[in-house]
Parts: sequence; structure tokens; C-alpha cells
Amino acid sequence: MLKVDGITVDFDGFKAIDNFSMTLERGQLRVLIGPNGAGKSTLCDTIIGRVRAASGHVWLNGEDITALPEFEIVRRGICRKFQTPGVLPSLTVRDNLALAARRDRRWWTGFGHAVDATERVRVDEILAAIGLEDRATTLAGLLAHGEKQWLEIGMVVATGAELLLLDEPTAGMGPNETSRTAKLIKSLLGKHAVLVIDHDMKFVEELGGKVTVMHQGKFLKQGTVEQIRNDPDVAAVYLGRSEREEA
Ligand SMILES: Nc1ncnc2c1ncn2[C@@H]1O[C@H](COP(=O)(O)OP(=O)(O)OP(=O)(O)O)[C@@H](O)[C@H]1O
Repeated sequence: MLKVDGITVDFDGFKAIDNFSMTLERGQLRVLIGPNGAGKSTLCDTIIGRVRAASGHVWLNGEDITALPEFEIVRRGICRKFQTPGVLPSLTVRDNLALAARRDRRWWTGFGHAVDATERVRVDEILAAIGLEDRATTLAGLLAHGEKQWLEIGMVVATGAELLLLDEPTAGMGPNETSRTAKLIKSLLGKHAVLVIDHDMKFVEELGGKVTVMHQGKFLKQGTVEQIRNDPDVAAVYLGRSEREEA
């Protein structure tokens, strides 16, 4: 479904991404890891059209989306959740989801627009999936940190996007919340492909699935959590040792 093919991103001569390629199948999970500054967020920015590649291509379902404006890419079914929750604090949990679910995605048309039955069912399903049914009428601004993150994942799901990009969904969470987030993400697979960026290896382990490692903008390794955990090259980059130092 997604093919990143030889992407290079150049910030004034600095290659934040250097000839990076990866693919992701429909409904599958991929976890992207790498030390600070590896280029993970820049890769997501490039997929969604916020950052332009100097060379290479991004394909979605066979269509070259590299040069499309961000709103066109979103319309084709990619939605990104950022590290900072982007919920509307003065609206209830349900209304945040209902707005995200609006097909035309112009949030200002949401107010005053009657909620139809299909939309209500869809919002109920998402409330159940994110485990916030009993918080449906709570103002989003009053939610705990973890709950806000789950609401935001719910909002990304509500857009109906086929590919969800989740940048550090467990940032600031404790072990129980992290575990719940892993379960939530796994429950979305099949219907959605999910690309997750995270540093927390315990979380990555709970998610399972394939892991891709980036280092200095380049593809370093890909494999199961077990393979990546035991890979000496991955260990070396995380410990901050360069290949030259290793030799
Ligand atoms: N707009 C920009 N202009 C110049 N350099 C940038 C810009 N955005 C990112 N960079 C640099 O590109 C490199 C990759 O950054 P990026 O944020 O993609 O890494 P990351 O793997 O997501 O890191 P982290 O895990 O710390 O979030 C870093 O060296 C960063 O300083």
C-alpha cells in the first residue's frame, strides 16, 4: 500500500533522510525506531507532504503522491497524529470524535451540522475501541494525559484514513497506559495500516510486528523485535558508537 522509494530530504545541505526506502502492506503494523535525529519524524513529514523530498518517491496504492499538497494526501487516506495531543479542549470527547469523522474534514462546518445515525454509530464504535465510553460527555480538556492520547488516536481513526502515522503515541505515559496503547493499536490493524514511531522498547515489544531501524537518515535494519534487539549494529548506534569506533 505504501512504498517509500529512495527518499532524500536535504535541509540546506544536511541530509536528514538519505536514500531511504521501505514498504508497508495494507492493514499491517510497522514500528520505526532510531536514535534521536535519525530522521523518523522527517520521514513522516515527507509521507504526509509537509516536507518536500529532494529526490525519491512516495507511492500510495500505486499512485505517486510525492508532489501532492498535504490536504490531497490526507484526502487519499493518510492521517498523522503528532506527539502533542491536538484535541479541542472545550468540546466533549464525543464531539471531538464527531468532528474528526466529518467526511468533508472542514471542522468549521461541524458546528450546527446534525449528527446522522451512521456517524453516531461510528463514533460509538470508536469510543468503545479507545475505551472512553464512560468519558463521552467529558470535556476533552479535563481528560488525563493518557486519555487525551487515546482520544487523539480515536480522532485519527475517525477520519477513516487507511494509513495512520503515530509519532510517539506513548510519550509521557506510565507502564499501564503504555500497555493499553499497544492493545489499542493492535486492535486497529487489518482495517488500518499503522506506522508507529517510538523509543520505548517495552512498548515496541508489546506491539510485536516488524521493526525498521533508521540511523542518520539511512535505512539500517529491518526485522522482528527479537532480531532487532539482538542486532549488534542496532546496539552500536543506540550506544552512540560509530562504525569506525567499533572497528
Ligand atoms: N526543518 C529543519 N531544518 C533543519 N534541520 C532539520 C529540520 N527538521 C529536522 N531537522 C534535522 O534533521 C534531523 C532529523 O530530525 P528528525 O526530527 O526527523 O529526527 P527523529 O528521528 O524524529 O528524532 P527524535 O527521535 O529526536 O524525534 C535532525 O538532525 C534534525 O535536527
